[in-house]
Amino acid sequence: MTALPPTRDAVEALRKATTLIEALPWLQEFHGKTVVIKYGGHAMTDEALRPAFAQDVAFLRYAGLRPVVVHGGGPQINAQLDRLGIESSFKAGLRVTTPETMDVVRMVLVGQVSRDVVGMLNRHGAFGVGMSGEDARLFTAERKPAIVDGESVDIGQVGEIVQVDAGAVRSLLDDGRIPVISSIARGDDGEVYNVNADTAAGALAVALQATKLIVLTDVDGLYADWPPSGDPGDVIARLTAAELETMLPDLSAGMVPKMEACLRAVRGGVPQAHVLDGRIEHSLLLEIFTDEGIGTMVVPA
Ligand SMILES: Nc1ncnc2c1ncn2[C@@H]1O[C@H](COP(=O)(O)OP(=O)(O)O)[C@@H](O)[C@H]1O
Ligand SMILES: CC(=O)N[C@@H](CCC(=O)OP(=O)(O)O)C(=O)O
Repeated sequence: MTALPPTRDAVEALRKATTLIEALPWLQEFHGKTVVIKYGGHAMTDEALRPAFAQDVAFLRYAGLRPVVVHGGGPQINAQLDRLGIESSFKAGLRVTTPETMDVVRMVLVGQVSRDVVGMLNRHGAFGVGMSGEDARLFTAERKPAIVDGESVDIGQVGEIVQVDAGAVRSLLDDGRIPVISSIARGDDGEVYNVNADTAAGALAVALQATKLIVLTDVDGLYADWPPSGDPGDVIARLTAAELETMLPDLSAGMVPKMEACLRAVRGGVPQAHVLDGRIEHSLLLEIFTDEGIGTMVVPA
């Protein structure tokens, strides 16, 4: 008997099966593990990419992982402030948060962005549950000044997380849900605080002792030089916590909270922290389930 040459359909089917089989060791490694995903405000502005993000997170859940989403919403807050005629202003990458601005931040993050993300996830099953960092004392924060040219500058109700009580998040995960967290915190002083979403994701990844922190943004990863020279080789694929620490003082605003969150995560016991391009469709699946991975990965040593 002579084997027939494979048809084009058979070759395509084999290619698909090979892709699935490549995922097998990663499915085994990450089964039952917690992954904290920061979904950035810029990553969510492209309408076409939003369903792909929701599919990826639902896929993780169906594959037996325990995904947690911490969402941003900077551009959405800016748009609402614009509509209300309130000026947006930032110092060292953090929003100057007056009481009036705080009301808008809370309304947009908890009332709008969280609802949108939960709605997208729930197209795939009864998974998404929104939670503000104020709920069940998830995040407790203290007022945090910005450091501008070495000087401490008051920027209002911006908080630094000093305590995380992740009990309610764990309960949701144990119940098979996908927690969707807004980066608002309570203070022991009775105030409500605006926390940068990257920082919140890093703190939560440590508290949950997640297997990975994944920060989705609008750039391929961490560039060694910024602005980049145009050479794709400039994106750093892998770096240690010590290497990142030496780079931190030279990083510019947008990347600072992301890389600080990655550093905090790996120093706090999270084995891997990643910065990925949320503009690449299914970047989450590509990072978790393929041999090459994508973006920048930070490891403890
Ligand atoms: N070294 C660097 N590598 C990559 N991006 C950088 C770097 N330094 C600054 N950036 C900027 O940081 C931005 C990401 O931060 P940000 O705009 O706050 O994103 P997000 O809304 O996803 O939180 C990138 O789009 C890029 O303009
Ligand atoms: C203190 C501070 O700056 N908080 C952020 C919270 C939202 C956020 O971090 O959103 P992105 O991830 O989309 O940037 C803000 O008010 O914009």
